[in-house]
Amino acid sequence: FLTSLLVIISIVWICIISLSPNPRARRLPPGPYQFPIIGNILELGPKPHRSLAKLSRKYGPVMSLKLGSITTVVISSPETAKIVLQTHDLLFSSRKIPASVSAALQHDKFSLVWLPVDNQWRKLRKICKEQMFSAARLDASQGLRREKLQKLRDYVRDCSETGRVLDIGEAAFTTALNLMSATLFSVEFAQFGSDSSQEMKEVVWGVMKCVGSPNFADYFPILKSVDPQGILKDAVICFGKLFKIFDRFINEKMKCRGGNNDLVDALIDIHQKDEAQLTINDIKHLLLDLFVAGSDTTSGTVEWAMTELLRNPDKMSKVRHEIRDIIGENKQVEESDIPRLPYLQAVVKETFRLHPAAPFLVPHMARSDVEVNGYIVPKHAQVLVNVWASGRDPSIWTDVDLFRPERFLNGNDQIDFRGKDFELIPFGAGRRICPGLPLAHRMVHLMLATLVGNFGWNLIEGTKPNDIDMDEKFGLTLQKAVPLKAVPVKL
Ligand SMILES: CC(C)C1=CCC2=C(CC[C@H]3C(C)(C)CCC[C@]23C)C1
Repeated sequence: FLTSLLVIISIVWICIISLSPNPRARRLPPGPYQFPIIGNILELGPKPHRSLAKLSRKYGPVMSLKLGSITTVVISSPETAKIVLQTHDLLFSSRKIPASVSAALQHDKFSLVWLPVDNQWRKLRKICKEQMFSAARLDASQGLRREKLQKLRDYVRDCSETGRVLDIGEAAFTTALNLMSATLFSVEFAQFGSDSSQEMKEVVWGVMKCVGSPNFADYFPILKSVDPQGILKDAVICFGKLFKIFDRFINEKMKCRGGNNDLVDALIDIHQKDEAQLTINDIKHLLLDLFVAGSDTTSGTVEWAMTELLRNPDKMSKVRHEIRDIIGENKQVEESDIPRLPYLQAVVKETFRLHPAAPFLVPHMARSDVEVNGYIVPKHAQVLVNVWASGRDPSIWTDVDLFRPERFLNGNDQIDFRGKDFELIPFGAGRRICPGLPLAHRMVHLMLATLVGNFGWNLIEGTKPNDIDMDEKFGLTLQKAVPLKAVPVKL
């Protein structure tokens, strides 16, 4: 009798539980129907920043999807981005680690980008803020970067003298890589045009391709051990190659200290003072983040800015005249000149609005259930902040698709991209804001000023400004699908 009573009670109990809606599920953010197994993967398409922005116009700025088995909440407005990145900054500060990152050298256990907000993370952030990207440290390595910009200018001048077509994205990537390698190691990793020193570029490309390409193992973690696309295997190879290059440079530096004043010198000083503070392995993982973070993002931004300026010749001449009137006809713009060039700054802001390098920033993860706009973002949900959507939101910007830097010239309430104005947060905001922002700010403005201040640009024979292809290629960063090519003309 007792047994049968217990069985009946447990059956009744199971019915009650399964029939009563789960209170949490009831308040999950709205979103499209989630297919079994694959969830909403098929709705992402080749341009997830656009497809998810379109879906958010139907489901709202806090929307939930299933990407395979991963519960994902997409944030698509400045107000909700502020809640996630500022109000509940700590609760959303964890990371959703891509399988490739954890597979390769356990990068997530050492990386400033991927560590949770713990003591190791705080230590690395402090070193970046105070030692590597402080104004004093960046001013000290300014000469190293000036030299690389001069090389860019020489290369463009050679092309202008021979009337050669220049691949602007390629030249910008080589320059960005050289600016990073000069600032970090005081050496040059890549030469323009030549194939010999492509090694560094190809290895950095390789890492970005591994981390940037959609990996089924990220949507279906049970596939991790299978590695269906071989991405994890490639990541281990690419990360390993980059580490070998770093080993070579760090060992050389350790042999003869006291030479230069670059950022790796600062890191080795910290290491030699107190190995517990920073190991050589920590330094290599930090360098890996910095190279991946600082090359493709900077070059892609410069390529998009040049694309928009070539499509808008009146804006191109406006920024050129500002540079030549304020800095001088044939003078090289210095990093300290940037505040004196308001239109150049407006061009960069407008480029960040239309073409943010990381449309979803870096995926966040909720550390607990968190309420946003009356909905519950469940613990361990992946949170994507669609900053691309905010930049194209017609309720925030007039003429959203028009390249109009003038919108940023409005007096003292200037919108800035340093994380306080949530309409424009290409570098993120809150404690996870990009630590390299101060260096990126200098590199982007100076590369653009070098290209525009010293040269005119003719489109390829028979091309009109509106013919320039604007298609995007979504990967690790938001790149131009068709490389931008034009013919420089000496001014
Ligand atoms: C895998 C490691 C090297 C890595 C470092 C930095 C990055 C990686 C992927 C995402 C990527 C962007 C958000 C597009 C731009 C900043 C650098 C960062 C965060 C991957």
